[in-house]
Amino acid sequence: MAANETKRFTREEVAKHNTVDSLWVIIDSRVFDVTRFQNLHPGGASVFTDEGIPGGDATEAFFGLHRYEVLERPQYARLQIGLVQGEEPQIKGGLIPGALSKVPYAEPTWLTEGFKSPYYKESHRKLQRAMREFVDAYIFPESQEFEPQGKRPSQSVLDKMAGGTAHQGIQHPRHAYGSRKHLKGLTLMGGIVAPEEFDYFHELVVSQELTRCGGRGYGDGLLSGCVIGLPPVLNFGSPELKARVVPEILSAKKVICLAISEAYAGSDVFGLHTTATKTEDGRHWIITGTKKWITNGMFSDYFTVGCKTEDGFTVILVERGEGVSTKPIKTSYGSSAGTAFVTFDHVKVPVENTLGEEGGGIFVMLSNFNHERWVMCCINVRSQRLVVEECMKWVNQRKAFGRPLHSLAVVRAKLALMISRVESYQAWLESITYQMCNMSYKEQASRLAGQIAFLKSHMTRGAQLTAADAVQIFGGRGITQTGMGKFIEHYHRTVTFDALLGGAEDVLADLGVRQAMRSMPPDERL
Ligand code: HEM
Repeated sequence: MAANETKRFTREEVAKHNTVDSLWVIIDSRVFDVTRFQNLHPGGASVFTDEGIPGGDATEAFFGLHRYEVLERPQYARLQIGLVQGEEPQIKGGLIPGALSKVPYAEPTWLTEGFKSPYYKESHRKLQRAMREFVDAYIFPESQEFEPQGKRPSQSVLDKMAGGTAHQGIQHPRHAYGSRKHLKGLTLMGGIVAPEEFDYFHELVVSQELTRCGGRGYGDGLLSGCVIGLPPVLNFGSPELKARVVPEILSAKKVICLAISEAYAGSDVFGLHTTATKTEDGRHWIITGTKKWITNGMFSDYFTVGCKTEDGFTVILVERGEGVSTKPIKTSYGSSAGTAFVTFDHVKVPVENTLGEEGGGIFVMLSNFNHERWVMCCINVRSQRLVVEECMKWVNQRKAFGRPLHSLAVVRAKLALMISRVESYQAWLESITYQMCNMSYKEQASRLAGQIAFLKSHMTRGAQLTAADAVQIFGGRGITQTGMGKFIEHYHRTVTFDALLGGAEDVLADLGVRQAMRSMPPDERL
């Protein structure tokens, strides 16, 4: 904090500055001269005349109304003229880079002091620490600045994620599903994880730590389109195509996205209208149609496109060029994600860009869905946890009717449900992740599609309850984009995204039941 902490004042000295002409206040043992600031104060000048405030200790009043970060902003930090004699600030706030939160339930159990987990090894813990430092240092500050402005993540952050020194290769493992061949020979995260050791728990750690950026649109702007757009290339592209495209993507020089959903159809891939027809010489596809809600589409160079072909449904990699245009779609979440409406107008694409078999697109897509939904679960439960942390802090520091909010049974009841939800979702997620680590990709598709679908639909339903309860706890601040409730407002506004991406809740839950029914032994009776 750029503040003057060298001078010391007794509380008696501070108390003498209690008029509009010389107005001091104490906040957490820090002495502020607000004489000139009072008329600029966003909360009005009158608050400084409230009983006990002029020349007095305003700590409790302050933290009931402001986030700690207010004191860290340079324009306010410079109002500090010293500290109270014989005292030191006690309140912890702001971001301590790399640190774990001490707030109960703000971290998953495996990161909570005194708890053990069978799932995480030393390399997961090291990765978590490195990711946390990285996110706190580079991603969180930019996310907080760019999300409200709708700006996409900067190239310098993407470059750091893709390569560079200590953080090499955060991007690579995010596409690591199925085959991990593309990790071979790489130094991941400065050597913290050996590529052959990298498993789904490492990937879970990367996804959950990135989620702490606290900006839903910005978080998706961190090339989450690649997480779903690149795997079909990695797993179904020809060696030549991969050799050309994959390094550009993983180095963050170029961007790829998945372009399946349309205004006409979402999960129903056979209802799509975008067509791909062969040229007479059979060497090219001509693609025509539109795609809607395409994450990262605005800044993508490559589009993994689902098309209707003569043989059914085929997935084709389209490069931005003649006939490809994108325009932004304004959604409830920030435009930092580059969500686009994409138009393909007679786009000529070499047949070598076909991913998988012609007419075999459904297999390409289905193989993507489980991993995609599992990543969404990693993200969703981590953002619910952020909401729990915000609520825990708020109910502790905010007073109503002369008592902290947590003294109200109705508030505690809401917290109980929020905590129970987040803990159970994380536990189920870890159980599924453990199964994924011990199954082939094919086995995962047949055994875990239902489990993952259930988890996601169950979790996002709960997420919406948590969002609504958090708004009730924060009151008006829960619907205000700045100040105390800013994360709650953001979460409540964007939570439905998680509930729709990768398949609507009812569709997913139904998928799980249908998969279970297919496995019913024919000879079972009551
Ligand atoms: C160094 C001292 C202070 C600074 C730098 C400061 C700064 C601010 C800022 C930046 C805001 C805008 C909201 C936000 O960004 O959180 C705000 C709002 C407010 N402040 Fe202060 N403030 C100070 C002291 C106080 C004190 C001592 C009180 C009460 C006794 C107070 C009462 C309020 C109120 C009522 C609001 C409006 C809150 C709302 O709309 O939710 N402020 N203040």
